This record gives sequence, structure tokens and C-alpha cells, in this order.
Amino acid sequence: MGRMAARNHVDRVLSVASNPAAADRSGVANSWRRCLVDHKLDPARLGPPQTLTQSELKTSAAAMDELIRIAMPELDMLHGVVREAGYCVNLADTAATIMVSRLPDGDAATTLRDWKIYTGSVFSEAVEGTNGLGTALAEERPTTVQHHEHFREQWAMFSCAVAPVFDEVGRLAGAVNITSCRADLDRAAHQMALAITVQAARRIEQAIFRTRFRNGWILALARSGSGDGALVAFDEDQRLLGATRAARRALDLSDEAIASGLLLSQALRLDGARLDLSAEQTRLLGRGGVGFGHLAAPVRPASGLAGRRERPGEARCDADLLRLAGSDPALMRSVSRLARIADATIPVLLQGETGSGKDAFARAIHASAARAGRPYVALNCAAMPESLIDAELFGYEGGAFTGARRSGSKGLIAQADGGTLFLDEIGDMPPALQTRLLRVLENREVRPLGALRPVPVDVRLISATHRDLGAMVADGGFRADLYYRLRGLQIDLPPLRERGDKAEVIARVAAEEAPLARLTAEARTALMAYPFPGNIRQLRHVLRLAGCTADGGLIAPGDLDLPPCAAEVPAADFETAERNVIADALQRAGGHVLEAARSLKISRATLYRKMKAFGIEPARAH
Ligand SMILES: Nc1ncnc2c1ncn2[C@@H]1O[C@H](COP(=O)(O)OP(=O)(O)OP(=O)(O)O)[C@@H](O)[C@H]1O
Repeated sequence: MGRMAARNHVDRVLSVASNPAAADRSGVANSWRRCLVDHKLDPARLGPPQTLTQSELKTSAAAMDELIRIAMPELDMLHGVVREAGYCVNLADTAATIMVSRLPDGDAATTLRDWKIYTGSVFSEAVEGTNGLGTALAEERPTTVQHHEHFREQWAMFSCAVAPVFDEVGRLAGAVNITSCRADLDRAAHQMALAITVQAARRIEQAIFRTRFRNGWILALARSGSGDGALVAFDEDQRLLGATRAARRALDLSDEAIASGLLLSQALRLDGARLDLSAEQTRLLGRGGVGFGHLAAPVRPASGLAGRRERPGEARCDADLLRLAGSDPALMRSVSRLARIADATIPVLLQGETGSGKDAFARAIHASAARAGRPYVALNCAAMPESLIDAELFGYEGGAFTGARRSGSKGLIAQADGGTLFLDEIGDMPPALQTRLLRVLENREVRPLGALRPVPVDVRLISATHRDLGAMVADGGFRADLYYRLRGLQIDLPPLRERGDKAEVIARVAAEEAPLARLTAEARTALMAYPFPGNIRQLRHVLRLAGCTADGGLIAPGDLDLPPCAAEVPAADFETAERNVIADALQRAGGHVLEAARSLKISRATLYRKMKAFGIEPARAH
């Protein structure tokens, strides 16, 4: 942005923010005012966002460990949908610190990385001014902040769409963010991207709720007037145990009411005095526009489940590799080649889509080698800023840079000495570090930052990527010499949908994730037909949830949370997701176009245009 334009932006922010009348009218004006009056921020200030130190980041991540685990499949799916449109995907904690980062394809990734929109950066409104994450968390509602709506003019290149995530008691737990750096980003398209993000956040909330109340009955309220995600949990006596934020709103439930053990019949107008627990679907009357609800039975606490996926003992190591390969012919061949070189230090490159088992394979390779008793050290190159990867990997001497620990740091490569170093998402390794890594592999020694002498190391490197590294090499995005060094042996992990043993994998994962339930033939068919963009991770997640909600120990197709967008197309894409969001909004609005447009925050004309483009009939659906 030119200096004139920047000046204009700052003048406009100051004039709107200092005008209390303007602040009543729009969310952005309100936020600008908070930034100016409450946080005393300067819209002209330049500079990168604050980033947490490695140990601060670890503490923050530990605090939301379960949320990260539950959210991961949804984040991966959202990433699959929006990455081609140039959006990154993030999960942030309530302090607006990014905890999970998934970058898009192409140049956008570089821009986002340059601006530190990644794990460890802090985007709270009180520090960064009006921005998607900070403002959505401050206002606790889905928010878009586009271009010049940012408080600080330096962020004007970006557009964010953010949906807060609420936990099982309706408290703010974090937020899902997507950010694009496209200058020509269309406002309506961005609103649709917000709707897709909100859906992902809702699914995360439902998964949190179902996990926390897995021993209770769960009733999902449809047509609650507050969008989906309205769930209540109750016990055998039909007394309330909990309610999601959407359900609290729809039914006007307070913390006290829930804590007092309110009867379901007092919270909802049921057809009779008690809910018929034998029916899958139930009619509900009255309050909050609730029309009907879906019922899910409790999962009886399963004994002997804890730790069933613990690391296997050394005796079972080779069995582990064989189990992962299953009976897929190509994988079986790869494993037998691996077995022949298991004890060598030859590097292995694992290539495969997200959730296809790269991490699991890397661990199994380590465990099957003579190095099994030595350290296994892993680093995800995509989840970390360049400066941190550098210090983490290569280590540094005490006092090597401002903020460095006095005692220095050994670095992960040296920590893995004698063992295995696993570098995940190697395709995201910045070019300068590619060069340093190559030197380590060639010379078998590492020189920590600030150190005078290199230290000899003996590590086996296993690297993994979901990208086509060969194509990146051809485009100049990855060093050719490093690429050839990394792929002493390359193993391609097929996506689940292409595995020759898909049926067996489904049966095995079902036995592990839902040991007390059985798949109906229809559910099995639905799983076989589904393309699983999130691969085995998604399969695990779907079956774990289904195991929690299955009625009478039988998993029916209705228990499988298979997002419809992906079911009909081979790969999830933005257009399909957009079409689904529109169809969903229209259905929830009973076919009323104006109401649906309002809920999507786009104009009626835009909605009509999109309906026409997608071939959705404007007729009222009753
Ligand atoms: N062959 C397999 N059989 C059963 N479970 C598997 C298999 N491969 C992977 N899994 C499970 O699937 C989940 C995802 O695997 P993993 O984390 O290894 O995938 P990934 O390819 O490293 O994903 P990402 O690229 O997103 O990091 C894990 O829970 C893992 O245990």
C-alpha cells in the first residue's frame, strides 16, 4: 500500500474509532474503538506479531491438548476444502495464539509465513488491533475481517474468517481461523468461506460434547433456530447433564438450571412426560422452534481400552510394520524392501496424503530397526516458524542470540544421535534450512548456532510430506540435491480410498475404536463408498464417534459422521462445500431465500445468483 493510502486508512480508523455514534452501528467500528480507547493502540504501527517462546508454546498447547486432538480431523478437512482457494487454516486458543497451522498451496504459503501467520503467533485484539482471530474471540461470535477493516494498516492485505469454538459447558475454548492474502478476494465468496468455517467449528463443538458426555444420552435438536450444534445430554432419569451453547440459547437454559438437575421434560415440551428412549427420532414441541430431535444412547465405559494404542514393546516391532502395511500389495512390497535395509542408516522418505499413516510408519520403522532402543525425535516443519525450526534442529550455544538460554540448546539432530530423526512436512522446510540440513546429511555433523566447532552425529533421517516433492524440485521450490539425499528409499502411502485392503482396514479400525459395537451391512457399504479425504485418521475419528453414539451396539449409517460434500466427489473442494452450505442454509430457513441469505450474511441477489450457478431450485421446501 502506498504511503498516501496508508495515511488515509489511519485517518479513517482514527475518525471512526473516536466517534462514539459510529461505534454503535458496526462491529468493526466497535472493535476499532476498543483498540483506540481501551487498548491505546496505534493504527500506523508496523512490525510482526508477538510470538511465544518454545516453552511457552508447549505450556499453551498442553492446556488444550484434548481440543487439538478432537479438532484435528475437522481442521484437516477444512484445509482440504479451502487450501486451493489460498486460505491457511488455524486453530487458536482463547488468547488468540495460533496452536495449529495448515498452510495453503503455492505463493500464498510464503506470504503467510513471512507475516508469521503460524503456530506460536499471538493475534489478540488487545495487541494486534482488529483482526479476525482477536476480534472474533473478543466478541465471541463468527467474524470476518477483510482488508481495510483491520485496525493496523499493515494487515490490510489479509482477509480472515473466524468461528469461535465453545466447550461442553458453553465456554469459549478457542477459534478456527482461515486467512487469505488475495487482494481481489470477493466479499460474497469470503462470507461463504466463513459459513464453511462455522460448520467446521460446530462439528468440533459437537465432537467435544459427545466425548465429554459419552456416558449420557444425547439429544440433538434439529431446527432449533440457532443453527445446528444444539445438543443436550441427560442421564437415565432424564435429568439434564449438559447442553451446548446453541442448546442453551435455544432452550433458554442457565448454568444453574443444568446444575440443579432439571428434568428434560422441564427444559423441553415433550410429547409425553418422558422421552421415549427406544425411538431414534423424537418429536419435540414448543420453545425455541424445536421441531424434532435425534437420540443417541450412552457408551458404556469400556474396560481395558486405556492404552490399547500404546507403543508396542520391542518384540512386536516388526509386527507393527506388517500391521500398518495390511494386505495392500504395494505397501507389502515396500515393507519387505525396508526389512532388508532395516539396520542401515539409509534415509526414508514417506509420501502420502494427510492421515494416511506417515507418522505411524515412521515410528514403526524406527521400532523395527536396531536403533529401536535409541532416541526417536520428531519435528513438524510446517507447524513452526523458520527461526524456531533453525534453533530447534541445529541447536545453539549459550548467548548465541537475544533470548537464547544461557546454557544453550543441544538441538534435535544432536538429541537424535544414535537414533532416528523424523521430519514431518519436509516440503515446508524453508530454503535456507534445506541447505543446512543437506550439509548435515553430507558431512554427518551439525554446527549449532554460535558454535565454533561442528559436532559429529549419527542419525537416521525419516522425512514425510503430503506434497509432490518431485514436482517441487522441478519448480525450484525444493533443493534437488537434498531431495535425492532424502529418498534413499521412498515409500508411497496410498490414500485409504485407494488401498487394496480398504475393507480390512475398516474392520480393524472399527474393532479398535468401537470394540463394543458392530457395523451394520449398510454402514459398511457407506464406509466403503466414502472417499475419506482425511484418510485413516478420519476413519478412526468417525468410528470412535459412531462407537459413542451407536444405539444398542449397532453402528448404522446414521451414526457415521461423513460430511456429505466429500461423499459425492472424489476430493473435497471449495465449490462443493459452498454448495452444501447454501443448500443447508436454505433447508434450515424452510426454503425462504431472504432468511437464508441473511443467515449467510450475503445479499439476496448474490444468493439467487449462486443458487442458479449451482442449480439449486428456489422453490420453498415444505
Ligand atoms: N495402516 C494403518 N492401520 C490402522 N491405523 C492406522 C494405519 N496407518 C495410520 N493409522 C492411524 O491413523 C491415524 C493417522 O495416522 P498418522 O498420524 O500416522 O498420519 P499422517 O500421514 O502422519 O498424517 P499427517 O500428514 O496429517 O501428519 C493415526 O491414529 C494412526 O494410528
